[in-house]
Amino acid sequence: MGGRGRSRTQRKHFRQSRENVWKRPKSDDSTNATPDDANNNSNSTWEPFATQNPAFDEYYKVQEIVSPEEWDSFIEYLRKPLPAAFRINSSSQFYVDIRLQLENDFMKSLQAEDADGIEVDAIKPLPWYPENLAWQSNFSRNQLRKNQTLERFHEFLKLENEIGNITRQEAVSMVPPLFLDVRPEHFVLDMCAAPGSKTFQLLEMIYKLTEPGTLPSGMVIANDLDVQRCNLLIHQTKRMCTANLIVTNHEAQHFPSCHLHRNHSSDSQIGIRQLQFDRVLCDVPCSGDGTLRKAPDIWRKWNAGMGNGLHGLQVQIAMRGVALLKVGGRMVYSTCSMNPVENEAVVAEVLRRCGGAIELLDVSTELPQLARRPGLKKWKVRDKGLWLASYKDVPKYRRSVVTPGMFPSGKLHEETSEHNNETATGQTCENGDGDSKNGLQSMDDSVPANHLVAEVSDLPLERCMRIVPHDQNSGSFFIAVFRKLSPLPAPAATGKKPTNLPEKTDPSESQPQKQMNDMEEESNGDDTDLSGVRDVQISEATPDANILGTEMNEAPVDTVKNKISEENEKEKPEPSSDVKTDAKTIAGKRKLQMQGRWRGVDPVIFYKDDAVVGRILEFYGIKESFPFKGHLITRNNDMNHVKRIYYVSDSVKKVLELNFLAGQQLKIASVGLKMFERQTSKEGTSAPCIFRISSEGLPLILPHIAKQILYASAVDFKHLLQYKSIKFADFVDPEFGEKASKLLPGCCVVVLNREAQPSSDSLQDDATPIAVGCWRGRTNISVMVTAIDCQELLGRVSMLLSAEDNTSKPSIPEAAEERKANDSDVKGDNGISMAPATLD
Ligand SMILES: C[S@@+](CC[C@H](N)C(=O)[O-])C[C@H]1O[C@@H](n2cnc3c(N)ncnc32)[C@H](O)[C@@H]1O
Repeated sequence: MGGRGRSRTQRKHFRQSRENVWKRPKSDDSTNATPDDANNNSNSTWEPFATQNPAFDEYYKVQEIVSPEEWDSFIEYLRKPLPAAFRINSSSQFYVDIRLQLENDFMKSLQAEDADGIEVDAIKPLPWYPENLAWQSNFSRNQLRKNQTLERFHEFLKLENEIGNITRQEAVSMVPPLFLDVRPEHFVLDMCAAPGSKTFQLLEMIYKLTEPGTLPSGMVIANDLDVQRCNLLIHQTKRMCTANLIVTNHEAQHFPSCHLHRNHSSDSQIGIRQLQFDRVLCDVPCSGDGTLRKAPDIWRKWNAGMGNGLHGLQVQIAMRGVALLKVGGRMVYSTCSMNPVENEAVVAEVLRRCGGAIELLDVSTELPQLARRPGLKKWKVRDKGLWLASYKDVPKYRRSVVTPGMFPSGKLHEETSEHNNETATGQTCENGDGDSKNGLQSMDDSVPANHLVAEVSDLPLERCMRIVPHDQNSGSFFIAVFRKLSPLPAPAATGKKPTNLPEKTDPSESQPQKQMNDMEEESNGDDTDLSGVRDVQISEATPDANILGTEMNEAPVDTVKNKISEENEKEKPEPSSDVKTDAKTIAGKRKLQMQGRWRGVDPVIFYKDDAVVGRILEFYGIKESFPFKGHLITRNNDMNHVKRIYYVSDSVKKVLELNFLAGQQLKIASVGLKMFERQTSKEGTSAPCIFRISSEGLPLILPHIAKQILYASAVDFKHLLQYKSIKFADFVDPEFGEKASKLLPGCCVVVLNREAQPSSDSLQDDATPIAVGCWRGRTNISVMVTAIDCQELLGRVSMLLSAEDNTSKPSIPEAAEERKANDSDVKGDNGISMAPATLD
């Protein structure tokens, strides 16, 4: 399971991901570069991003984000490039091999020297991440790309990442899922999930300890508002090859609960009446200043308004998360921002709104090797050039933007003050309501921040965690862990706001289509420059939804970038050699799809064509012990033209059934594991079963099939991967060739027989069989996996076999050479290997 996907988008994603890029400055704008930068680049038309911003310095000095003594070190680290980090996918078949390769080979061969000539660890496991599964390299991505001696390592990272065996991910971004304490039976909601690095981790946790051929009883719903990022999320998680995932496309603050009426007749069939989760990850959109080392353009764009503008949305998302959390469940709230208004203020506001129904957990004993700071108990708000210590200081005209919840006490000024008539500046207001005469407070009224006495929260905010760059040479992150103790009190549960809050929104609203004006609250009258805010999305309901290309509910058919379609997914490998592709099958434009109420989204349909299902069962000899019927899904209304059949776990099946009963409230972008694909080639259509097993589905179904399966000796298995197509008579083991010729024409599976005994035709002794999907044609057996999968598998098999032989392991360069040699094969579309005509 896992780690066998193949994704071109993934490659593109990494090319596009934010790095320490250099950018040509505008000709009239040299103000961003530091004097040092200018000196170093005097002859160059290229200048680095500025890595300073006085507003940033002032803001965080006042917030006392670190002590004054640490400030220089903090800033120094913020300006350094971020070390590259990556995780090994623990559900990949080869994760132990990969870890050994890093520990025994790369760790030793990649010795690095720092500027003083002292040997430093070039790569090392992150000490706080369990089981040496996360690594950090002291090389930046640029160094990795440019330095020849690092090329081999770079190639390794690229290939394994593409296959799905490793995932590049910023070290601190790996932290929030670790505090969720996810177990295999949990139902988990990842509210703001794209591009999906944390979703991937959550899935790994669900799959931990799962035996090959079985599925965990839990599941993950990964949601994101942005359609394009949702597609990225789908491609990222496809590498995991999981049947326990649903990807949805909603505003997290309005994520549907699929609540069934009490008197609903069918609810007893499925055993759940509404969506409730054991774990919720709330990794909200934020200003992103914790990623400054990776995205230095934020230096230039940063301003205090970025965080203020996001606070309300963050509270709403977190409140929806709590509403969807089971009593006893855990929720992690996290941001990659350092700003207390996006962090502690949100946590405090959520605690207040929940009125004792949740607690902030003290997790100081968990992950003890992770260096982190306690959350702040006091902070100030900066708005329009003014420092504000409490809500009473907020000028009237800013009160729709700066809310009481942004301050440590969370109180309206009426409650706080004996100094009701005073502003923070110490001036008495003439109208007695905290404003100056005309309701406007001029910049001149501003007092230095250190003259203001900040409020101190009485909530245990020290239990929050802030990771800062100079503690362990990382990015920055904020994490808070909640546990739900009881159902939410009525106002919070029904979405009614507490009386002391001026907000207009309904934080626990469960109707997905209800038109919400809440985003306006953040933008009305706020001329804060949000252009630099990362990951901020516009509400579906606002006219600005056009920024995303089109209103989500009215996606025209050909707006490909905004469409969510699995059915339109690119064709995967066709059998090579003696089977030809049928050009007529290349899809033209498809008509607009509907998924219940959702337009422009492929439908989700339980596949119940008994004739086809029966043929599949018979052809592959699928054992009765494998839960099959009722677990198959298609994304096409036209049952005669179903291209792909997806397999869903019991848990996902339950959620889909609930969703149908509840009127398809979920807008499902992707669901299940692609198990079968229609063979569109001429020869394919004449085979007894036109559905072949997809490489993603193979690991799950392999232990459950009894027919169309062959066991190849190591040499024949390697030859298949090398040459892609071999005539029956040309196999080294003639018995294998004969057995192959006796299979029914169509899809078959070739399993590596590691016992070196040709007659051993059983999976029983092999806990992690290595297998490849093939096609039994008229004269040949042809492999049906992408070229890159062939390459990777060949390298792994070579290493494995030589290790098992107890002979010298082929070195990585040899394996790489072998891969390069194979790479010279002719490639068809989509990187599919086209086999050479004959075997030399
Ligand atoms: C910080 S990123 C999430 C990163 C992700 N958890 C990961 O680890 O890969 C925030 C995400 O929230 C999404 N987003 C923004 N507003 C949203 C909303 N109202 N509801 C759901 N998602 C939203 C953005 O599209 C973005 O992908």
